[in-house]
Amino acid sequence: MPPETSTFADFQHWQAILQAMEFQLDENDTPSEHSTASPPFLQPGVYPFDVARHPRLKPLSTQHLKDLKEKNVNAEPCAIPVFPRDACIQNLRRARKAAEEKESSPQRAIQGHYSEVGARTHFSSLLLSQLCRVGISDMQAHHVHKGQYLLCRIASGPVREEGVVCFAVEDPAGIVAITLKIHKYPGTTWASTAALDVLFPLGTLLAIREPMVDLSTTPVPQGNVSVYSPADLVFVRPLDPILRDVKWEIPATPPVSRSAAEWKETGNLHFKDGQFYVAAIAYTKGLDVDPDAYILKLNRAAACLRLEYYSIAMVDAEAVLSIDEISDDMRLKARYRTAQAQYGLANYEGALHNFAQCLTVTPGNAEAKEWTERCRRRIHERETGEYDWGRMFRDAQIPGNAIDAEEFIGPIKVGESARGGGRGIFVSKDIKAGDLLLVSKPVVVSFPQELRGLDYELGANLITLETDSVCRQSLITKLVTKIVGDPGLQSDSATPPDLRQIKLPIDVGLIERVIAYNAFNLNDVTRPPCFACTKNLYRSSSALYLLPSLFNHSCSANSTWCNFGDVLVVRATRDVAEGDELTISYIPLEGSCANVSTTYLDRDDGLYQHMDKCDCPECEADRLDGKQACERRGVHLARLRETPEWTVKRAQGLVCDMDATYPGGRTRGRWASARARLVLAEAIVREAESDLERLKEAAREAMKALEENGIVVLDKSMELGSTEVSVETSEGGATLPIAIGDAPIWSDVGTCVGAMLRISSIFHGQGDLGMAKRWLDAACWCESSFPPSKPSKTYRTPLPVLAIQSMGYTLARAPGAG
Ligand SMILES: C[S@@+](CC[C@H](N)C(=O)[O-])C[C@H]1O[C@@H](n2cnc3c(N)ncnc32)[C@H](O)[C@@H]1O
Repeated sequence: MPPETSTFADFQHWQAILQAMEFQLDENDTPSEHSTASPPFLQPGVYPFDVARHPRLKPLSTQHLKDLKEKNVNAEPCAIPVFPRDACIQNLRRARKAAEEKESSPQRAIQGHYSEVGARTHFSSLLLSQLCRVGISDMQAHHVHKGQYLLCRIASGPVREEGVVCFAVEDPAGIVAITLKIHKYPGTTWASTAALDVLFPLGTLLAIREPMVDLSTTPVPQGNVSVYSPADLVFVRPLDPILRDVKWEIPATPPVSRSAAEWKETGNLHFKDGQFYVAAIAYTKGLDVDPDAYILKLNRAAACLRLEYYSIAMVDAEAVLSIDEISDDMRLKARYRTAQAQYGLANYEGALHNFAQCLTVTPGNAEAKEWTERCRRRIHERETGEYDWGRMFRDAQIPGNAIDAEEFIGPIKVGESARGGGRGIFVSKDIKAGDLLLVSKPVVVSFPQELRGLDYELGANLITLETDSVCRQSLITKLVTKIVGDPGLQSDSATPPDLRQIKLPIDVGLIERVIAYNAFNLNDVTRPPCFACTKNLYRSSSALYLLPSLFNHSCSANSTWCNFGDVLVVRATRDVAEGDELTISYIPLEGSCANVSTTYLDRDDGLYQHMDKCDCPECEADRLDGKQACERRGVHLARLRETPEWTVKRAQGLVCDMDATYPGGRTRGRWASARARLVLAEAIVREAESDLERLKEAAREAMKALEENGIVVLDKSMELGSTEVSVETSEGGATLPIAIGDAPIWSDVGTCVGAMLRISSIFHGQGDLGMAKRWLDAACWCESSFPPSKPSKTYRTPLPVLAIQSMGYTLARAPGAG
């Protein structure tokens, strides 16, 4: 592992796998669980970026990113230009006013910006009592004020500028003010100015632990205090001992006080707006005013369930449950939320008990019955590894959907890897091709559907020197937010945290590196694989997983992965012996789009941030073929993709050209050549009409394509019309015309399935339904074994629907499809 790589090991205590849950706010009183409508910011199925309306930022050039990195590393300490208090405050008030006007404008333009990832950040692990006070005039730029804290007061309304919350702060001396810039703070992504006012009200006293000062250069040089760890921002209470002997030159205007009922209203408003963190803070502030207002606790439990802060939700709901003098309705809600928190914590038995209690009170409660069923299904999945893939597939067809499924860990274990050092995943017993290895829920996930109609942020990644997609970028704040509410993810602390006073130091720099090296661009099982899409800055979804982060890479991997919504599923692509390492491919190797990786040359480009060069058998074989041959292969593949229809003559030329790019006589792993052969098979079928000999020739080319992909063809018989149809599906592959144990080293699943379907259709066309079915079975086996489950990809099959049905298959249709 390169020294700067941060992977999973850096978070020693990541254990919690949390479930997404559905709630909606009850108008009058408390948030209710009686609806499963999504909040307005997340609309599964709706794609947010309308190219015509929203200008999109382009990826930054590598040179630009290198320059940014250089500037960041080499910034020298210097004095900051100090701004008179009033000038600084006026400046930020103007920005705030502009933000409010923009919010209220119906035609507001959506803006994008880049945010640096992997730049210098800082966090303090010292207590306030271990630090000494520093004044604004004594601070320096590009400097972390170690051993010091800045005591200050919020002097202008907060505003979000380029993804950072900014406001003016003044210190007790009151002569100068400085801009406080808060990065990645929970609840601030897409927060309205009203929401920011809940988090950072005017007049609030703050202590910034070990402040880091930087200098922005536009439009005029200006010093800013940048806060990266939410714990570095200490909300100082009026009676805090650090205020003893402090005299403020300018009289204080304390934050506006509100009653508990007003805080409840404020919280409900933000809950409805999908701002669950802000809502939770508003309820907490209400509880500060009236600790007995248990409805606020119940509301906070609902907000925390939405934030996946299940332990806080549980504590709140149980606290309400323990009160004697509450109404039956409130008790029911408290029990319901306790049960949902238990479900989120994967304590399905506990949740079952509480849902059963709810059902004794309201036996007809359909939601409680549904939750009970969900608990049972999760227990079954956990115990057996059996999933309802059809249901998951259907749910995943709505883009942006979180899928309800329990985790499963197959016969695998973590061990020390020979691949670049570090750890890897190994099999703990012999496994077969197609075996289910892992089903994982994400720690955090981001879908483009979340960003509907809102300003967006791309990552200027100084670690990978790439531009990160909108969803990849949003994982950073999501992970910070998750850790804040569930410190068990980062430490072994079991105590639910106080959201108002975040105590756990968070190293945003580490989080950025963890995401850079471990996050997955989701590979949607309901859509054909497309490398261009996974690289698309606006369309690709992104997520961080626990155990899957430990898989090392191989281009000729023995496992494959894909996503049902946010759920990641890994299966073996071939038989693997106990003790062998399992690998996945970090880069898509197949697909029909232009950017698919073709040879070691472009694969190296896609992998450079992880390794100097991939040493898998495919890359080694490509290297033996030579750079020039690989370049030529890339050109032929591009030609293949770009040409819509081939004549036999031209397709034969393509096969010859492709063959010449394997000068060493390589026999396996020739997937590029296999594609050319399938093109030839299709061209022959088009020109053959009913010429039987030519059709046989096409089938033989398709079989060769399979062999070039590493598939062992057991039955090459081309004697047509000899077998009767049997509608029973082949058991265990016994009648398949291919070997299934010795699965391909490098398989291009699309080409393999396409070739098998073509062979099947040739037999079918000649009335040999028996052979047609055996090849159709083979196609189904191939398709369901290499991707995680069936049904998965969609193929344009040469077999008519009636033919497929006549062979005992039922065709699934996408909802809404014609
Ligand atoms: C997702 S992590 C995999 C787990 C990692 N080995 C660990 O110990 O945490 C990715 C990192 O593993 C290393 N790695 C993965 N596959 C590799 C390979 N084929 N050759 C060299 N290093 C590899 C690289 O450092 C890469 O950035």
